[in-house]
Amino acid sequence: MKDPAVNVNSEIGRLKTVLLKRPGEEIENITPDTMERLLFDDIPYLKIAQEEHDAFANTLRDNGAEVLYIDDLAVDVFKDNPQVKTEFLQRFFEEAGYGIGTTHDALKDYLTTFSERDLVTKLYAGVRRNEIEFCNDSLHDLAGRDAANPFLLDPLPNAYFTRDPQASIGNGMTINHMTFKARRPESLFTEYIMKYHTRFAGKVDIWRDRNHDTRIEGGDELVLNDHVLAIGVSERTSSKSIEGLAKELFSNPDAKFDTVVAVEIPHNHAMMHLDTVFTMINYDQFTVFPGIMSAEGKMNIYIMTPGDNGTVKLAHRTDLAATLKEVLGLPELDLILTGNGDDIVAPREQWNDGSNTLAIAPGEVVTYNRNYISNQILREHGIRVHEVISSELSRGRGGPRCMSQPIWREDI
Ligand SMILES: NC(=O)NCCC[C@H](N)C(=O)O
Repeated sequence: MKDPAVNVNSEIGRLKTVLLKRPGEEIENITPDTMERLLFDDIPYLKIAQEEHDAFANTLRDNGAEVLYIDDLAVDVFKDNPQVKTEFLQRFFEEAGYGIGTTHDALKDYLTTFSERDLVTKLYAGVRRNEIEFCNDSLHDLAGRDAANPFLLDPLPNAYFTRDPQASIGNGMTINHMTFKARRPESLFTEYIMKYHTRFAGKVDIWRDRNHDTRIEGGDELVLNDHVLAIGVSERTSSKSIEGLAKELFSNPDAKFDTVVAVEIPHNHAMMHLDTVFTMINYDQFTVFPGIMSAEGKMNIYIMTPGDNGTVKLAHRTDLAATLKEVLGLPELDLILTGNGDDIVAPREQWNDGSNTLAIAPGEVVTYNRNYISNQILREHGIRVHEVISSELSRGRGGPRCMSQPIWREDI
């Protein structure tokens, strides 16, 4: 890729550009009844969540990163391309189940009165049934729907976890078919930004688009170095997607990746992605939650490499540290246990994303301040830790890595 707009060849190279989404009105549309479906365990207090998020963004800026907001980029796209805005809306409605019909027409009429800025805010916030007055006489729109759902278009409160709808890998991206309906529209924004925003159009390889029916999310996709990826086989990412992506990367001459390490993790909400239990923070240092291993310290790991005629070779491993040494060519490494591996502290701090560290340079990370034992352990292992306030953001079950999509990292 000549003149690439994305450059992420590691988890740890100095962070130069990052994509964020400030929590917005969508958070105020989480209710006790919809919370579970919307993948929240509690309702954050928006004002404080925004203050915390601004402090997070400032920490990244103060350390040399340019911060882009995904909603600003979407506004740019829609302002510059009115037809693209119309096409996007049609896709958005179709994916919500309103490709045609009375509701489609009512939503379209309503939303086309909005400015581009207000439209993007509204698409994230959701559209309530009682916001639009129209007589719904369409069986297609009524039958089989959840009449108790107060929303015609659901809010997208998980959007502040910008890590997941896509993943930057080398000079390209995967634009992800996400697991739960509650998050799927998020990657439609990415698709349109990468296709039409002047900063990205024609400058990003798309390794895998969202028009697949197997699921993958960015929290599972870790770039260990310029030729090795680790991908979680998890609640959110299927083995089929990993195989598909490995085949694409191994056969695409523009991709330099020759090893994909598939790491099986428990399938549950507290550990929905690999990065909630495992992150890379230095050339030879990693955080890991001990709960992903058996009592004997074993787990299922598969090293995938190119085979003959477009096939993929698999090698089974059970020891995480030994596998990392093998694929990264390291003589030694330091696995730093969440909560120092304590039976009570480790799961408590993992629950609030104590393992979800964002490296902003080799050996330098951003973490939530509430995980003070894990932070102390990181420091004892020589890591420079920038703590950010975290009472409300953490209620969405994601930490600093989940809340950030690197667009550019310095090569290491
Ligand atoms: N990479 C991550 O682990 N992201 C956290 C996503 C949390 C969000 N509530 C979700 O369940 O998708």
